[in-house]
Amino acid sequence: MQWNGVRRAHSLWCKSLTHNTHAYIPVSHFVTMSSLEEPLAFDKLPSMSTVDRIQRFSSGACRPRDDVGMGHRWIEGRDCTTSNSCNDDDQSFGKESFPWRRHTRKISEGEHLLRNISFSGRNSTGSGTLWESKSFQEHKYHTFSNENGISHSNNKIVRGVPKFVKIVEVGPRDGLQNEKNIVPTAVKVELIQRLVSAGLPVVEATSFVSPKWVPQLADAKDVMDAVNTLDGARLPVLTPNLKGFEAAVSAGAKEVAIFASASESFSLSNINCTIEESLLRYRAVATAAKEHSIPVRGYVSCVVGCPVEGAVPPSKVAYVVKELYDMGCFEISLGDTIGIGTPGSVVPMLEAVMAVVPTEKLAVHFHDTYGQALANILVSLQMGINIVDSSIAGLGGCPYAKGASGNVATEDVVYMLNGLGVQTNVDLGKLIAAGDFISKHLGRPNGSKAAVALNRRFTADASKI
Ligand SMILES: CC(C)(COP(=O)([O-])OP(=O)([O-])OC[C@H]1O[C@@H](n2cnc3c(N)ncnc32)[C@H](O)[C@@H]1OP(=O)([O-])[O-])[C@@H](O)C(=O)NCCC(=O)NCCSC(=O)C[C@@](C)(O)CC(=O)[O-]
Repeated sequence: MQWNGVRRAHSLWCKSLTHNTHAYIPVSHFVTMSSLEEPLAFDKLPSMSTVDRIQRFSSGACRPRDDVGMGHRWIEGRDCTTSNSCNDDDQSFGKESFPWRRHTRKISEGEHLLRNISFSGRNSTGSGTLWESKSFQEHKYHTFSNENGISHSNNKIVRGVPKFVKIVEVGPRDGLQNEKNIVPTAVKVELIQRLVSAGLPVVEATSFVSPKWVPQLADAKDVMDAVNTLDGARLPVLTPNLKGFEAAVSAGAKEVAIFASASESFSLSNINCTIEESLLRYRAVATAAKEHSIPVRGYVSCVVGCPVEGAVPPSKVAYVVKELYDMGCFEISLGDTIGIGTPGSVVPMLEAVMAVVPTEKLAVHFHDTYGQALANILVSLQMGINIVDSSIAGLGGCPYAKGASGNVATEDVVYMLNGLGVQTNVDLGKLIAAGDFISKHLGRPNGSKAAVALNRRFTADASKI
């Protein structure tokens, strides 16, 4: 959810006040950024020893519970209890029960800091981007490389990050939900197909929410009809209540997500109920999902800041996360909804959450409004998180609030992870093609800096061929 979505949802909420008893919150509060304008100072950052302590603590203190869990061997061949994934998309977790432990990476001599991008095996057609042009089909590219490479750095910071990161692509849902002009269903479907073909293990496809609240996703059923037989990725959908859950199941959804908030005001503006009311609704969804053996992902919004309330205390975030975990969510994504967090505010929030829920159940979901998303992701990885939400081409920005930007771009995340030697199984070339495809459709430049830079570089190289 972006700033714009907050404002839109809020204005809708304000309009419905005649039959709503909630207290009125002036719209002006939505544009007052409060004390969060001031990022936390560097001296508030944890030392590495703090991170070490967190890692040690989380690996022992928060073992996954066997008696609860939406995904506790509900699905044949899947096991959601101990890893972040409901299938075997994580190739690196197998032998290590606590993958966030530091491991000395063994990267062979000469292996580049930044990995090759292969163009072979592309099967998507149609957008005509440079990445898909014939002359590049067999071309292998090296991204810019630090000749010293990771193998020579033996660097404490790099050693702390997990070997594999699961990327949860939220572009077709979070990225598009605020688009003012309705994107044709066929374009959404092609986007999802391209993202799946790029190797993303999870692509959040759409939302079964009220079309009055989110008109852009009113075609949720049609989208699901077209994609629910796609192989190779899980395609969760958002469900705000039982009505949405039932519609999602009828449309063939095999995984759903519920979305609560750590901020009371945001909960009211986003889903028109208090936090406690939302938890009651979500318990009903979780129970129904259990009956259908459908795994449920949880979201908590405003984990560091709320556009109305300002700073959100970590203890409040931890409370909501624990509630979602206890009702059986197999994974809980921590959303910095307005992109205001810095490592200085993200670390204490993660500390609080990791004290109540196992680290491997947690994902991070950063918006890049203040340009902090990659820094926040890096610090989260250092603390042991290995699931990152992101949106193709950085979609999700507010087209009306100048300067506000959307979710962190998937291409940028993959570029950084490649640079760290972290495996994602995602093909950056195909990803960039998918980003160019949707950006072209929306009539705006690709919001990923890595995509723009790589496209520029390949254009320059192409002119030499
Ligand atoms: C929760 C509601 C439905 C409550 O909306 P409400 O108006 O309070 O609902 P209601 O129960 O009073 O029903 C009103 C009407 O909506 C219908 N309705 C009721 N439920 C549904 C449904 N599921 N699907 C379709 N229709 C529905 C219902 O049938 C009725 O229809 P009417 O009788 O007036 O014709 C509404 O507020 C809503 O849809 N909100 C969703 C807003 C949204 O999608 N926001 C974006 C999510 S992103 C986010 O939260 C953050 C995240 C996850 O991205 C992470 C981050 O960035 O931090």
